[in-house]
Amino acid sequence: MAIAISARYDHSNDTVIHEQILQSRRGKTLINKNKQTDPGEFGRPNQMANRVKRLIQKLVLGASVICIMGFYCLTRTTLLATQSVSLSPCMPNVQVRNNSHRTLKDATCTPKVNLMFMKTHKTASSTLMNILLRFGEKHQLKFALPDGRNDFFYPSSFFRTQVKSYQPGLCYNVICNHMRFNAPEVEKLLPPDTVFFTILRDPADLFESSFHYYKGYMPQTWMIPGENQMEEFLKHPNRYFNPTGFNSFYLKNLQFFDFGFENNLEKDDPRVKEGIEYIEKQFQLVLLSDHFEESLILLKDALCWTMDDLVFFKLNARNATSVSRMSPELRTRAREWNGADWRLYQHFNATFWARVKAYGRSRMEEQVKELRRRNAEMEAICIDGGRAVGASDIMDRDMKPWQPIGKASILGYNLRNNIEQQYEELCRKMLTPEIQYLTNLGVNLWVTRLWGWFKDNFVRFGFS
Ligand SMILES: Nc1ncnc2c1ncn2[C@@H]1O[C@H](COP(=O)(O)OS(=O)(=O)O)[C@@H](OP(=O)(O)O)[C@H]1O
Repeated sequence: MAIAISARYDHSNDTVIHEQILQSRRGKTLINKNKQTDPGEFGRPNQMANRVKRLIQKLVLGASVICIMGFYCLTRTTLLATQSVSLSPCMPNVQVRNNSHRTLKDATCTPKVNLMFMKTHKTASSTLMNILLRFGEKHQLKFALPDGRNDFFYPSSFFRTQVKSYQPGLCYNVICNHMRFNAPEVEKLLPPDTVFFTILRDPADLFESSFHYYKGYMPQTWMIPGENQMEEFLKHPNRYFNPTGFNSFYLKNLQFFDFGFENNLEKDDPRVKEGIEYIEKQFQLVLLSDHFEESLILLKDALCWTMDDLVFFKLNARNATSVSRMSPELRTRAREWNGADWRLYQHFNATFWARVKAYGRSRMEEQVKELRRRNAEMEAICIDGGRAVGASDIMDRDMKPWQPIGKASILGYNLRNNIEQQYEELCRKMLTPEIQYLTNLGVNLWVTRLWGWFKDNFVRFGFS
């Protein structure tokens, strides 16, 4: 099986040029100039000149994008200082009007609205974020949103000046975009009674997901030989892993990294234990994507929310053909390789189930059943065909999720036609992917969109 990395430039006459770097099974690198593609085209005398011209065009375009982004980064501080601010300071203890029926037990608590959701990568965090965005909109809460892109300049550490229209003294109710956690900065932004919560995933599954999704962003993985690059990597990680390589954090202890820690620690390093203790202190609730519904019930309990607040559709899931099967042995290897994350997960897996026990196992089962019933009900109301579909089958542009480089593996949904008016808005919001949702909230995602346009039109990494 070969790895093909190709750069594409679409001319007005739709000419497509591929330059493929093919790596043979034996690990030798060959440069294939696509000689067999079109003898007519390659036979022309000025073929070489044309190719050089197009290569220069591509380079100029790439350099321009980098310059624009660099310019934006350099000028951000100045831009922030001159932006007009429309937010007023938020009221502490905003009262939520909840019309839905509550049980007697719930009747005494007040819904929590000051929320810090630490959005970890590849942990069902987009599904949870969609729930939070809808809750926040419904109750007119103030979001601390990013500016220009959909994250807070990840993988840089979070600083409150990265928040859209930030001014000292302003306060916010909810923050839930990807960031590299930085507690002192987050704390200065949110009210003192803010509930901090986050979500973790078994590092074996997370590694598999991350390897697939971010492969195009990690040059060190491109030349791994063999049909199953992830398996090959896990068999000989030290042969392929470069801790100082570009975006290497996606390959090792990504969760630990997201919380602001060094990701190249081995599991027995005392800093891992310290990190776990720190997270334990900072976060009141740590959820597990592997038990997503149970997690939401615990969240509802901690935040005094209602079942109506929890309904969701699975977002950002991959099509089945993009998921690599992992043998028990490979899972063990993935957990060993991500040793710090594995310890982190084990620790919070234990606290999670202790919480479920305290909540009541049979009560939990009933609640999960009820949540699933409601989700199924919403599915029938909102989703055309009742299930997720591939990107090419999504009709409405606003419903198309962001895709990884060079592959359209992330599923999305089509809204049903003729949805009853009372459900129309809810259905649309439940199915709207993160980028479009943030745009609807007023975030100008120009950096993300520029990159998206460049990624989809000029860069194509094919992994066959
Ligand atoms: N409800 C629910 N339960 C369990 N798992 C779920 C759920 N929703 C999303 N997912 C899976 O989460 C993966 C995407 O995670 P994120 O949304 O955090 O990704 S991202 O970092 O924002 O890109 C992605 O995993 P992979 O498919 O393995 O990549 C989704 O399938």
